[in-house]
Amino acid sequence: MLFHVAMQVRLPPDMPADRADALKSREKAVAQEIQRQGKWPHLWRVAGRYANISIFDVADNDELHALLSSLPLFPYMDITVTPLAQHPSALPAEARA
Ligand SMILES: O=C(O)CC1=CCC(=O)O1
Repeated sequence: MLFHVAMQVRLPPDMPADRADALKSREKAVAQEIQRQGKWPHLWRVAGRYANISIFDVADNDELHALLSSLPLFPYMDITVTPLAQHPSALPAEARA
């Protein structure tokens, strides 16, 4: 199942810089491991915001929740999940230029 996931990061302004840097470093390692597993095929920065737009490819809602809640920044993110379904006009990837 594919999910569109929007994450807005909201670190407390008074969080010490070394704590924030450690969280971001752990976040990167966990995110890259999930990408290596093929479960996070798109991760894009939203220009001008400390936010990302992602596509997850997972078995079900429970797996998505487990992955999102495993992220070190999870307590500091507002996350909006949109389940994706097939669009009847969408060409298969191999039919596109
Ligand atoms: O910086 C972000 O958008 C939060 C984040 C999610 C995965 C990652 O590596 O950083």
